[in-house]
Amino acid sequence: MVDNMISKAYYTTEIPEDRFEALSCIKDSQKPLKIILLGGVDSGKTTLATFLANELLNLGFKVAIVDSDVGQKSILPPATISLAFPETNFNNLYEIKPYKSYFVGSTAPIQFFGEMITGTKLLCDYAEDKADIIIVDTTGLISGSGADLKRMKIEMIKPDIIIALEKRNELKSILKPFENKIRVFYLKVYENAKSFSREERKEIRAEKWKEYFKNSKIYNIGFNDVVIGGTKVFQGEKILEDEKYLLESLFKWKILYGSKCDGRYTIVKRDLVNMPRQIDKNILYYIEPERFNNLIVGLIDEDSFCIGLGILKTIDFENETLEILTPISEEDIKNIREIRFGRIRVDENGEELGLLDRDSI
Ligand SMILES: Nc1ncnc2c1ncn2[C@@H]1O[C@H](COP(=O)(O)OP(=O)(O)OP(=O)(O)O)[C@@H](O)[C@H]1O
Repeated sequence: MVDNMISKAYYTTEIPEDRFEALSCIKDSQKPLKIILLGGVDSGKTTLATFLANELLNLGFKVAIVDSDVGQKSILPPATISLAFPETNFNNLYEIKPYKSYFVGSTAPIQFFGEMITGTKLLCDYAEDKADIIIVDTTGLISGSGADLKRMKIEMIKPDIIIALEKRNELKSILKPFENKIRVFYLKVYENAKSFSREERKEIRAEKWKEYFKNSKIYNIGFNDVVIGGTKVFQGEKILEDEKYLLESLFKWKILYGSKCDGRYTIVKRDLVNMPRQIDKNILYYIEPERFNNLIVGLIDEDSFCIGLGILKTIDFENETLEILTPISEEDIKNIREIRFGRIRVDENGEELGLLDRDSI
């Protein structure tokens, strides 16, 4: 059990000496300035972001934080990338309200590199003329394809300074190609930095989901009132009645919804009988409606930013409505242009019910 369940990283004065060298360079460099923090899991990135932001605020700088650590998000909501402008000293990033967020839809970045990079870039661009210093916090995924994600982020964001928190040269191979152009600080992971088990990380996330969804209420939103994105179910055109009839008789299904896009069908159905079915899923993809229950959805505005999150309780295919639980206000509901399906299922008590494969819906 984690002592303080809501967050791992706080402002601390237990600061290793090498951090002050980076701080002094940041202070003296030309502004605006972009800084990316890199490091493995529990290497102290968020603690460092908290320290730097507070010190820089004390020096009178305007500071922006881009929290792209979807695995262990500090600024709510989870499963998004958020931009915030702390104005006064703070103890914990969790206290800060986001100014804008970009929807990722998962707590695991692995199938969402596009979202990770797009979101971080859009939010950095957004902050550029509003802050002197932008600090980008990142996930702890630094090996395997995670190294590619970090490389692409650096290529896209073009930071002025990279701060790498290392135990044993684990970031060197990612950063070596950039060393000629970008100032890189290699700092040692704080020796007493605490490690959190998978279970503890999940518990902390559960508290954040729960906190985010407290005071939520249900809205019923018509299929035609918004764009429904992030799923193949609503791509292309709805299937015709005779196609539906044919598929139902052929496969002994009750079809709740079907669409056709680029010659491929996506069907939401229930089996009427138990029988073997030989179906090429590349041509005819079929799912049960329960797959969508408790799915996290992004409520997206006309500028592609995420106004808030919802939990998709059910899809009422008969009345063509989505039943969504969300804490956002009725006023904000009016600004939703798109409901974008994520790939994690969560209930309102914060319990994560599992990740879905990107291509599964
Ligand atoms: N300088 C420090 N002084 C005291 N504690 C620290 C320091 N750096 C890190 N820690 C502790 O180590 C733990 C991990 O730090 P933190 O959450 O900042 O890491 P992270 O790299 O952001 O983790 P994640 O992998 O979740 O992104 C925390 O409990 C934090 O309080």
